[in-house]
Amino acid sequence: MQGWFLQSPKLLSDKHRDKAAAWQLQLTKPAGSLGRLETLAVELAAMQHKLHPHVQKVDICVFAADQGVCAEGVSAFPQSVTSQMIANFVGGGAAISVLAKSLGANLSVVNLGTVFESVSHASIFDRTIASQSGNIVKQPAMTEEQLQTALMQGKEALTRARKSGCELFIAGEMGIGNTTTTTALLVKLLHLPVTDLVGSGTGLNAKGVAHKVEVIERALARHQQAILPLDILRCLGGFELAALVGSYIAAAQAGIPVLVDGFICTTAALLACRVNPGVEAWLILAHASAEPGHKAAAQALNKVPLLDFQLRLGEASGAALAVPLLRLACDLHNNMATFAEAGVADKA
Ligand SMILES: O=C(O)c1ccc[n+]([C@@H]2O[C@H](COP(=O)([O-])O)[C@@H](O)[C@H]2O)c1
Ligand SMILES: Cc1cc2nc[nH]c2cc1C
Repeated sequence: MQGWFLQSPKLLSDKHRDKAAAWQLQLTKPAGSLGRLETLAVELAAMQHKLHPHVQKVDICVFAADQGVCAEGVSAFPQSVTSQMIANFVGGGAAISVLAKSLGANLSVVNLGTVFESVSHASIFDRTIASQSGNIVKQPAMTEEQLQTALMQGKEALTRARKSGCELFIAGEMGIGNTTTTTALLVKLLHLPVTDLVGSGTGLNAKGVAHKVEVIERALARHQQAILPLDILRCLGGFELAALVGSYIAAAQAGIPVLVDGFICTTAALLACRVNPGVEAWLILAHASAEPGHKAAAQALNKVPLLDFQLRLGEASGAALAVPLLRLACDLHNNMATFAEAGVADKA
């Protein structure tokens, strides 16, 4: 029996892509003059199997988990911030809380396991797998069972989003230490040197980054035998990374467009595509993270991010920032007058 994550994603509609592209040519502007706003609307039409796409109903789900590798001192912030930020997300004070409210988007958090006490709230789904993932320099991040559970939590988040009529799905993550796990994972996927991909995460100084490189090298040496994408994820990832992967695959299978956030999310998206290549067509990269490895991950996906605002926050903030662009692309596509309607002369 194949795992659910290997089932084919929904196909985009070539018919609606062609119709939407032809519609764009009728709107009162020189062909192509709205640049990527045009191609975005056309791709959304193909994804939604509609001539007139909409992304009003946006669902944002932040997957949170603690990382065992924090014991190696790889972050500028204490591990307790993971659970404290979970409370802040639902309390309304985090960047993503403000952005989601402003966008009228639904925001939920899935707690996959933190070392510190976490609050309970209607928008927090407590799905604790363990208090933290395994320390990747000493052991695999997850057991096979934990990996399957985390992947499934991603799928379940998507099922909830779908029930509320979601037209655009955004996943985010929160996990102190997860730029270390993500960098290790990306090195394995891309076969690039650690020093090309590593960054300061939440704000390490040069000494801290040098130590982080050493920790990542040790983790890579420990997990040399991991070759297949899901094995790399199990050995070097974390619960939130696995849930991200599961959610992206499930979104593609359900035919829901995905706006991908920064470094961690883009690496998870790349992994989802390595597991199930049809996922790629459903992904829109929202922004270029300031974390150096993001560029390589985006290039490996052969995608150009919409924005470059030097963000390096995570928690879905960069993806939320790009929602107005998608909405405006749809508005223009759906509401501009045609040359015939406006009595404007078309190209000679
Ligand atoms: O997504 C990004 O581009 C990004 C870049 C740097 C840091 N982060 C966030 O910062 C945390 C991980 O950073 P660190 O330094 O603790 O590994 C984690 O909660 C991420 O959401 C996120
Ligand atoms: C405060 C803080 C907020 C975050 N949000 C996502 N990652 C984060 C890391 C820190 C340290």
